[in-house]
Parts: sequence; structure tokens; C-alpha cells
Amino acid sequence: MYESAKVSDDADRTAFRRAEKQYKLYYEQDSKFYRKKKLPKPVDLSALLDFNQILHDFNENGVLPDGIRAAAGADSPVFCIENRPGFYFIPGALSLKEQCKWIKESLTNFPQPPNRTNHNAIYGPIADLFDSAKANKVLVQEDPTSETCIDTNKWKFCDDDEEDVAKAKRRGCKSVSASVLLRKLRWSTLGLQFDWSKRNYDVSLPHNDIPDALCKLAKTHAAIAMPDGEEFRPEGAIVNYFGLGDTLGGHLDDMEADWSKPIVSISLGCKAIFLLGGKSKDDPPHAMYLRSGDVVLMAGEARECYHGVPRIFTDEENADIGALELELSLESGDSFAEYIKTSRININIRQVF
Ligand SMILES: O=C(O)CCC(=O)C(=O)O
Ligand SMILES: [Fe+2]
Repeated sequence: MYESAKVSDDADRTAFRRAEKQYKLYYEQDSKFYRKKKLPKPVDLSALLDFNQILHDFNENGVLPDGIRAAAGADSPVFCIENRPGFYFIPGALSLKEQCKWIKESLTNFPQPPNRTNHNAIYGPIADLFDSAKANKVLVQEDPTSETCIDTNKWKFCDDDEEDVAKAKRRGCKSVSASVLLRKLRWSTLGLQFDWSKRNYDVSLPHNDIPDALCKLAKTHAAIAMPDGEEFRPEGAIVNYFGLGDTLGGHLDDMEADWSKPIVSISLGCKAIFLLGGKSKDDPPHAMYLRSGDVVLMAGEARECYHGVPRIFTDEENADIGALELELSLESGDSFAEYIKTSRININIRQVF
């Protein structure tokens, strides 16, 4: 599902791929710039839907752009796109305090075993990644029984200057710093564990329930997209972590049993571009900004629509997280603020059965 930075040969084949290419981060090749600092190529952002602006105009004078309408029955404005039934956009759904809470949870508790992350396949379960990165620890391959590390896949965090690190290196054992692993954290799974290799939920894997407060939040926001009289049941969630240049390629989330139930998708951190296509990748996608605190719902027909994230903005001018950064550093010091100022986190919550 994730795409490498490499542009594939068939990048221009469908309308969806053309849009991905249009918004993706590319750098100027000009050697004059290249030598100093890589400069992002300018992108025409004029066609993007900006629901922050739409909300502002709607509150001021009740007008909406063509093709956008406000959903009936919501306490605060929820917007829909006329030709994408089942898609809902709730701008600024989470307060700054709520955003801080879920950023901190996403970095500390959510990647804790038994929840799995993209690192499991290589290192097995890793506990306390964020704290270890903060303390400049190093993950080293350990092997108490033999002189080599070839047959083992046991890893532990050590202080950078500990004898264990030097010993591991002498034996040819691998080591990797916690801060590199934190940067390379791409996903973690909550509740029922999604198995990316099989693209399915593996109910046999040990798991904790999704935290009550997150369930409550998801249920509240899901309500507008739920079939009459039914309450959303959060059973699984995927947390995506994006750094500079990371993208999420166009895909469908089709592993849940009942597509009438929404996926509740929460954006945190740096601003991103979200593409909402149609049922075919040949349908031209709507491109829109996703900001920290926005919630998107995809239910019904929208569950069959290709979507993806071709771009996140990590520069101060475009990331749009000044207030969040300040609140985070006031609440919890620099470590979370440092991470989020160049990152985006998405929590998407699903009813699986
Ligand atoms: O990051 C996002 O906003 C979308 C995430 C998503 O589509 C997914 O995880 O399936
Ligand atoms: Fe998705």
C-alpha cells in the first residue's frame, strides 16, 4: 500500500495517479539549489478543497461552494461532497487538548506490544520506543549463548555508551538507534490486529481493546454516518505515521464485513493533501487539505472510493500546526512537539464485523 519515492513507469496511467504525481513532493534538480539545500518544486494548490475556509465562509454568510453541502442533523457543521455519497468532513472536530492527547497516545501507548507495528517483522515486539528515542538508546541484537548473532532475533535497548553496544558491534551484531526506528515507525494497530502481509484481520493475534476514550470519540463522530438507530462499534484501528516525503498510495479499505459502517479517520500534526477518488482510478479525485483535528468519515458508497495521501507539509509556512506545537510543548516539554512539527499521524477506526 505504501509507495516508495520512486515514480513508477505507469505514473500517468489513471486520473488518480496523475493527481498523486501532481501533488507529491519533488525537489528542484537545479544544481545551484541542489548543492545548498534541496528546494521543493512549487505545486499549484489552487484546486484544493479547503474545508477550513469553507467552514469559515459558511459560518459568516451561509454560502457553500458548488458541489458541497452541509449534512443535516449535526450540532456543528459537517460537510459532504455531492458526487461522493457517504463521505463526511468534520473540520476542527478535535480541540487542541484532544489533539495533544491522541498524539501522545499514538507515540507512547499505541505502539506498545501486543499491538503490532511495521517494526515487528524485523525486530519482533519493541517496547518503549518513544522513551528510548528520547533517552538516545540503541537497539542491539542480543545473543547470550553464542559468539555470533546470526541465529537470534532478540533485541534490547541499551544506552549508547554501554559495554553491550560495543560488544554487539564487535561480534558483528546489528544495532540501530531508537531515534531512527521512531522516524521509521509507519504504522501500529489497535484492537483487532490487521495483518498487512495477508491484508486481513488476524483475530488469533493477542490484542488489547481500543481505549475507551478513543471508542467514545469515534462513536460520537461516527453517529452522523451510521444507519438509523445503530451505534458504531470500534473494533480495530490503524495508526499511520508520516514523515517528510511519506505518502499513502491510492487504495480501498475493503477488509471489513459491513461497508455501511463508516471508517472514522482522525488527522493529527502536519497538514496533508487527501485525494478522494471514485470507484475507478480513472475517476478524477477531489483533492483536499487535512489539518490537525479534522475528522473524515467514509461510509456506504464512499467505502468503494479510492483514496490516499500524496503529500504532507512539514515546512513552517504550510504545516499549519503552530498552536498545536505550542500547546504540546507547554503540556509536555519539547519531545512530542519536536516529533510532530515534521510529522503527521492518522488514526483510523473501524468496525470490523
Ligand atoms: O492518512 C489518512 O488520512 C488516510 C489513511 C487511510 O486511508 C488508511 O489508513 O486506510
Ligand atoms: Fe484508507
